[in-house]
Formats: sequence, structure tokens, C-alpha cells
Amino acid sequence: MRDEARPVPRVLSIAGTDPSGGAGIQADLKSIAANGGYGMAAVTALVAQNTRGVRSVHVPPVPFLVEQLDAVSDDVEIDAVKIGMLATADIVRAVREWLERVNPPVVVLDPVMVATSGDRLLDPDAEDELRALAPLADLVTPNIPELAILAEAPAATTWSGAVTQAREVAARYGTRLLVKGGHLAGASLPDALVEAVDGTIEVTEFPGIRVETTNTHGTGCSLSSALATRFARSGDWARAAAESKEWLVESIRHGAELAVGAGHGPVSHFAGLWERGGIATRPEPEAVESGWWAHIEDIRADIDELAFVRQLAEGTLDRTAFVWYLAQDALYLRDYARVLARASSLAPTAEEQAFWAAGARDAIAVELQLHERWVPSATMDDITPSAATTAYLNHLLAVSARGDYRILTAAVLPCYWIYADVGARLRQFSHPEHPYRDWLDSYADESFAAATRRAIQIATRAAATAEERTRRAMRDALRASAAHEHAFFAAPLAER
Ligand SMILES: Nc1ncnc2c1ncn2[C@@H]1O[C@H](COP(=O)(O)OP(=O)(O)O)[C@@H](O)[C@H]1O
Ligand SMILES: Cc1ncc(COP(=O)(O)O)c(N)n1
Repeated sequence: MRDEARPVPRVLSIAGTDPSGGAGIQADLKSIAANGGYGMAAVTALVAQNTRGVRSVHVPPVPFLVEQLDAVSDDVEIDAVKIGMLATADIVRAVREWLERVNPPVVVLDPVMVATSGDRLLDPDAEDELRALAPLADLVTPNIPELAILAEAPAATTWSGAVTQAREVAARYGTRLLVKGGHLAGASLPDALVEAVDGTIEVTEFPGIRVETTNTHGTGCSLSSALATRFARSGDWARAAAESKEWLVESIRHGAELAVGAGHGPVSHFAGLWERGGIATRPEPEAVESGWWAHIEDIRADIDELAFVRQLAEGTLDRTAFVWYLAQDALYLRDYARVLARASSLAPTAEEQAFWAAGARDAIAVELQLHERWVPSATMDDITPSAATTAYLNHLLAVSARGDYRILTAAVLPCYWIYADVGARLRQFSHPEHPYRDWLDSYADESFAAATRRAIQIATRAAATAEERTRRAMRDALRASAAHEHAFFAAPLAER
């Protein structure tokens, strides 16, 4: 077992090619990626094949394979090696020498000899060399015919016969085996890990059910790559075997959906990932922020153009209209505080819970301040919520009632964001004689600016990790609130 398992192991496949993508290094790279590793590949042989069979094999000069292997090992720290098709005795020897030189921490040997189609992928005179390579592997993954060649005995015809033969092979080569039941008939399809533990050979069986399919091209390649990758991650062979088999069966089940070829089709290496993770990309929080800001640009421009905002800046705003606005604001803040308290109660972390709770408290504090300075509490009894105030609050309370925290963070955001933005501009109009100086200066509040930054951060981070549908709902809620902000600023001169 390795001292330190790697989160994304760097796994090198040494194997032949399959231009139709289902077996060989093409399958290995997909399998390594699907099982959580970084895949690399050195080509032993180029095989003109498809799902129906092998047409011809071209073996490049052996020194060139060694160059490929050295190019990788001179540069990359290799966490695991998976060996597949080796074609000739010279290649087996060259790979063995490289293994002895580089000594990679994990070696999985799939002793590829015959393709699913029945075509030979290893010269018969290379079998002795392959037997000599087996002891260098941490795990050998023969199918039943390959096990027989390692055992130099007839092929097993029953599962118990295969396991008995695997015990002999494990003892003889001093290596660990994963023997596969794919070539036996029947509904069950077990695999077994056979290894020497404290001098005795132990067998761990992984039962399985045969999937009714012809999509079995590359199952051996894919399984051995999955094993190398998962063992490099966990350092546990039994766990790697169980997980790899589960992954492979799921991939076999979805193979036919790919509609690749008319023979033995490939497995769908990423079926599980596609189903559970999807292929949608996700934006960074910064991109969400700039996208949202642009999405409400028209509303922001309209707010800047409002007579109320302009007159407030110039100081020409009618005082009654201003006090009416503040009274509406006080009414608004009372329920806005409740909505922020709801965000606090829905928050996934203690920090966010505290942030929204503080926001709720501050909203009430501002409301009380409004009474002290501008709107006597007695006046409040005469004020009824305007249509704009009612509509804005109904929107926020509805989002709050629906209970999706992420959408709620987007809905409450404009009250921070637009307010801080409008305020920053209004503040510049303040001067000692300005009738609303106190009010304009209150916008300079640094803690409100900091709270606005944090609210933007919480909402955009939530959006960045949400699925597309939720992200869109967040943007819609934000825009709806922005429109309510506009109506709220327009109301003092329109509704009153
Ligand atoms: N039809 C199937 N249903 C479920 N699992 C299968 C099926 N065919 C192969 N497998 C699994 O794929 C792996 C490789 O199987 P096998 O056919 O024995 O090896 P190879 O591909 O090397 O000939 C094994 O784990 C086996 O259990
Ligand atoms: C290059 C290459 N390597 C191996 C196999 C065996 O495939 P399977 O995994 O179906 O036994 C193959 N068809 N081609």
C-alpha cells in the first residue's frame, strides 16, 4: 500500500491503439479520466481496427517506444502504469527494462493476447516474455483464456475452476491477480481478487450480473485502467476493484446509446458523469457579477434619470415628497429586515447566517433612525404602504416563502447594490448648505459599502456553483427587485 494516495493520480497507459476509440489507449485515456486520474499514453502498436475486428497491426521501431516512455518518465512523476497490448517479444522486453529502470509505484498489467473479436494482439513467441513480466506487476488482470496461458494449462470452464487456476498463478508468479469471469456463459459475472496475504492465497470475490449487450469492446482495457487509477487514489486494491467494477457495469449499460459501430460496440466511459454532473460549464463569481450588473443596466439608467433622484441631488426636491419617501422606506425596512432574517435562517454556513442576521438588525436600526431624524413615529400611523412599497415587499416575501436560499440572496441584493451605487453618486452633491445633507452623507457609511460587497460575493458565489436553472432564477429575481427599486424611487413624485 502506498504511503500517500493522490487526489488526481498521473496514470500512464502503455498500449496499442484503436482508432474507433473503444479499446486500447483510447479507452484507457477515457477510463483514467472517468475514474478521476490524469491520463498519459505511450503507443506500443498501431492497430487498424474497429468494433468488428482487427484489420492489421503496425509496430513502430522499439527504440521509439522507449523514447516515448523516457519522454514521460524524465518529466512527469508517474503514480501508476497500466500496461495493455505489447504485440511482440521485443516490446515486452523493452517495457520490462524501462519498468526496472524507472520503478513506478503501481503497475497494473492487462495481459492482452487476443481481442474480443478473436484476433491475436500478442505474438505467440512473446508469451514467455509476458510470463517473465508478470512478477513485476502489482496486479495482473487476465480474462479466462489469458489466465490459462499464464498457467500454461487448459482454459477453465467454470468459475471455481478459474479461481483455482488463479490461485496457482498468483502463487507461481508471486503476484496479485484480478481474474475476470466475462468469458464464461451465464447470468452471473463475477470477478475475483486473488493475492498472497501472510503466505496464504486469499480470494475476494466481486459478484456481478451480466448485462445483456454486445457493447463489450474494450471492457478489459477500461477495467485495468480504472483499477490503476482508483488504486493510486485510495491505496486499497479491494476498494479499487469494487468501485471499478461498479463504474464499468454502469458504463457497459450505457454503451449502446453511443451507437458506435456495427460489431461489439464500446462502453460509455462518461455515462455516469454525464448523468450526474452534466456537461454544462460554470461561470466564475466575477463573471456572474458583471453579467448581472449589465443585465440591470437599463433599469439603473432609468433610476438615474428619475426626477426624484435628480431633485434630491440638486436639493430642489419638495420636502413633503422627501418625508413621504422616507416614511415608505421605514415601512419597507421593517419587512425587508424580516426577509433578511429568513435568509439568515436558510444560510448554509454560520458566517452567512451571522451576516444576514446583522443585515436584519441594521435594517431595523436604520428604520429607528429615520423616526428620530425625519419621520416621527406618530406620523407613521397615518402612512399606508404605497403601491410600489407593497409590490416590492410582496415580491421579496414571496421569494422568501418559497425558501430557496440562493434565489433569496439574489432578490435582496438590489437593495444593497443599487442603493450603494446611487448613494455613491448622490454623495458627491452634498455641501454644507444642502437641505438633505445629513441624508446624502449617510451614504458615505463604510460598513454599508462592506456589507454590499459581502452580499454580492455571497449571491454570486452561490450562482457560480448552482445549476443553470437556479442561476437563471437568481438573475430573474435580481432583475425583478431592481425594477421594484426603480418604482420605489419613482413613487414619491408619481404616486403621492
Ligand atoms: N456483459 C457484461 N456485463 C457486465 N459486466 C461485463 C460484461 N462483459 C464484461 N464485463 C466485465 O468487464 C470486465 C472485463 O471482462 P472480460 O470480458 O472477462 O475481459 P476482457 O475484456 O479482457 O476479455 C470484467 O470486469 C467483467 O466482469
Ligand atoms: C489496442 C488494443 N488493445 C486491447 C484490445 C482488447 O480489447 P478488450 O478490452 O475488449 O479485450 C484491443 N481490441 N485493442
